[in-house]
Amino acid sequence: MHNERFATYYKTQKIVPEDEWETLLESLRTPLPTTFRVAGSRLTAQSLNATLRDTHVPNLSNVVFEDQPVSPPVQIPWYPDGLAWQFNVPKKVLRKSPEFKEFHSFLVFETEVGNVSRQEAVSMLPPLFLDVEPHHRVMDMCAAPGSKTAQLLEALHAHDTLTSTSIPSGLLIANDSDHKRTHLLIHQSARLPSPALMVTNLDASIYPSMKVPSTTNPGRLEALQFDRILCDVPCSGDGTMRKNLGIWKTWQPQDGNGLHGLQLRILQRAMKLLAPGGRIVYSTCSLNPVENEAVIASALKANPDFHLLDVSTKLPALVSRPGLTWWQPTDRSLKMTYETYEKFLETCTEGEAVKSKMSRGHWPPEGVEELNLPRCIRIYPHLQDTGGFFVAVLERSGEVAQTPPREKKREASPAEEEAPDSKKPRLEEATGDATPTEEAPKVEEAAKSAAPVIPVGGKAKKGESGGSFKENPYTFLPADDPTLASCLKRLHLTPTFPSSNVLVRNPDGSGEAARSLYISNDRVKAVVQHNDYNRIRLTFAGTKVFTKQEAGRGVEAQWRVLDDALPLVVPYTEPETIAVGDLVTLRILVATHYPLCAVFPEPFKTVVQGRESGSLVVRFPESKIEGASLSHDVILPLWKSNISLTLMIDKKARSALSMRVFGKDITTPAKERPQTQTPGAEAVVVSVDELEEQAEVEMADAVPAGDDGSEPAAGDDAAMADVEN
Ligand SMILES: C[S@@+](CC[C@H](N)C(=O)[O-])C[C@H]1O[C@@H](n2cnc3c(N)ncnc32)[C@H](O)[C@@H]1O
Repeated sequence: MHNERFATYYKTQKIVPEDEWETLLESLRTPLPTTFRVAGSRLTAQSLNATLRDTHVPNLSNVVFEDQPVSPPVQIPWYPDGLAWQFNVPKKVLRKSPEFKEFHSFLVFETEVGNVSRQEAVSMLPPLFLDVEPHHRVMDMCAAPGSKTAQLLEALHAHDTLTSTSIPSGLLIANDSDHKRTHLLIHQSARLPSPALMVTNLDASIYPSMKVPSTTNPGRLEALQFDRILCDVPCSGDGTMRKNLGIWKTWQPQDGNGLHGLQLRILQRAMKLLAPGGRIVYSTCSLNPVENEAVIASALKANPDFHLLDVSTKLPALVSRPGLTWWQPTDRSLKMTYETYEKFLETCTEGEAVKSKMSRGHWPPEGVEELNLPRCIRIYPHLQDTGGFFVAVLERSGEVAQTPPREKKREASPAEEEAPDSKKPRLEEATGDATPTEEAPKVEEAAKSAAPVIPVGGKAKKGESGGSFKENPYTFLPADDPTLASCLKRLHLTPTFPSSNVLVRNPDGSGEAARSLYISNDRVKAVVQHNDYNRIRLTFAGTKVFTKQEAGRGVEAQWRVLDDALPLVVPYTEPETIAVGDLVTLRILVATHYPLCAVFPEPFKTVVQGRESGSLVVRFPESKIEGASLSHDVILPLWKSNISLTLMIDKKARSALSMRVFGKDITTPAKERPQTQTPGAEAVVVSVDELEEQAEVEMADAVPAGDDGSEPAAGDDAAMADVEN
C-alpha cells in the first residue's frame, strides 16, 4: 500500500495540512468497516431498525472471541433516524462466533429481500443532500448499480405506510450508459417497486430533452425539466482505496486528468435539464481537485444562474473539510506541476497537448474566490473512519415551480392524438427548449447512436459501446382492454384501480399476448407516451404488478399479484377478499411447501377451502404467541390449488421472514418433507402423505421457477458484495 506518485501529487495539492498527511495515509491503509443501511419504505425500515437496536445489538454486546471483547454494531451518527450502521469485525469472528454468525445470516437474508442495503457510508451522502420530496421530478444521471437510486426512491415514497405504497406524483429517471449495468439497476430497484420509476440507457453528457404535455399551454408539448438531479459521475475512485486495493498499484494523475472533460459535460448537461429553483448534487469518490472543484468551478463559470449552496448544517454530526480554492494540475509524468494552462502549453507540442486531455478548466479559474468553493464538502478517511468522498450542492436561481402534491391527469387533446408527427407542436416552439437550439441536433444525433460505455473506474475500454438497442417497447393498454378487465376481475380489484396506467411489454403491445402487466404513475405515462422509446433508450418503466401463472395441467393460466407489488395493489383490493391468518397459520406456510388446506387452524381453514383456486392475498395482523411475534401487519401472496396452499415468496424472502417472526430459519428445502406433523396444525383426518403427494403433482406445473416461486442459491457473502457500492 504505497504509491510514490499518489503521495507526491496529493502532498503538492495540499489536500490536508502537512502534519495530517501521515494520519490520512495510515487510515487509507486500514480496512474499511462494514456499513449498511436499513432500507425500504420508511415504516418497514423503522420497525426493522428497532429489531436491530433492541434485539441484535444487545445479543452482540458481550461477545468475547479468543479472549478478546468484540464490539457490537453502532449507528452512524450523521445518518437520519439512526438507519445506518457500522461494525468492524474480522471475518473469522463472523464465521465462528455463534452470535455474530446469526447476525451475519440476518444481514444476508435481509439484504436479499431489500430491507438492508450494504453501502459504503460516504456513498449514502449525495441523496441526503438532494432533499427529494414525493412530487419532485428527479434524474439520477449515472445510476448503476443503484444504491443511491434506492435512496431516491425511498424519498419519493416517503408517504408509504407499512402495508400500502403511495403512488407519488413525482418521477425518477435512473440512467446509466452501460446497458448491462442498467439491468443491475432494475434488479436493485425492484426491491422498492415504484410506479414513478423509469430507467434509460444513454450517455448522460448528451442526454436528450424529453417532451411532456405543457401544464400551462394545453395541447402543446414542452421540455421535461427536473427539480432534482444527481450527478454521481464516473471517477478515478481513489477515495475507495481502503476497499479497492488495486488502486494503490495503478494510481496515476492521468486518471483524473482524463475524466475531467466527461465529468464536466455530464454536470453541464444536468444544468441544462434542471428547472429554475432546482438543485443538483455532484459527487465523486475521488480526492482529486481536478475531478472535483475544477469541474464545479468550470461549470459555475459557464452557468452564472447557478451557485453553490451552503449545506454545512444539514448533517451536524458529519465531519468534513471545505472544498479547495487552490490546486495545481500535473501532466502524466508528474515531473512538473504548472501554475497555469498557458504555462503547461508552453512545454508541449500541439499533439502532446491534445493527448494530455488537459484544458483550461483543469486549473482554478480567474475569480475563483467568488465561487464559494469552500462550500463543497470533502470527506477524508481519517475524519470518521470512512472512504474518501466529495459532494457539491448546486442550485439554479429562479422561481421554484409550485407543483401540486398530486397532478391532475391530462388526456391528450384529440387534435394532438391524431396529428401526424410532423404536425405535432415542436418542442422548441412550445417551450424555448431547455436544450439550446444550436446544441439540439448534436444531442439528437448522438442519442440515436449507441451510448458509449465507461466503467465505474472511469476508463472507457477500447471498442466498447452500448450496442444497438433491442429492448421491447412499453405500451399502455386501453382501460377497457379485455385481458386487463379479466385480470382485475379475477384478482378482485376495485373500480378505483388506475387501469388507464397499465403497461405491457411485448413487440405488438397487445394485452392478449402479455404475460406480465406493469403500472406507472401519470408522469411516467406522459414521458412514455410522448417520446420515442428508441430515442430515449427506455429500458424500464413503472413496476411489474401482475404475472400469468400456469395453473396446472389442462387448466388455463391465471393472473396473480407479485409479492413485491402487494403493498401497491392491496389498497385497490376488495377488502372482504383478503383472508386473515394468525401466527400458527404463518408458521405452517413458512415451514412447509404445499401444506394442505385441511391442516390449517379455523377459521382460516374454512375460508381457504371455500376459495376458488388461484391467487389469494392474506393479511397477518400484528400479534405475539409463544416463540413468535409480528411487530406489524404483514400481507403475503398465496397460491391455492385444489387442496393445498403455497406461499408465493422466494426462498430467501421466506427465510428472512422466518428469522424476523420466529427468531430462526424454520424453512425446509422444497423437496424435503417435514418429518413430524406441522407445528400448530390440527389432527388431519386423511392420510397426509397421500394428499401431499397429490398436492405436489398439482403444484409441479403451477409454481414457477424464477422471480417468485424459485429456489435461488443459499445466502452468502456474495449476495451482500453484489450490491455493495
Ligand atoms: C460512480 S458510478 C455510479 C454509482 C451509482 N450512482 C450508485 O450509487 O450505485 C458511475 C456510473 O456512471 C456510469 N457512466 C459512465 N459514463 C457514463 C456516461 N457518459 N453517461 C452515463 N453514465 C455513465 C458507469 O457505468 C457507472 O455505473
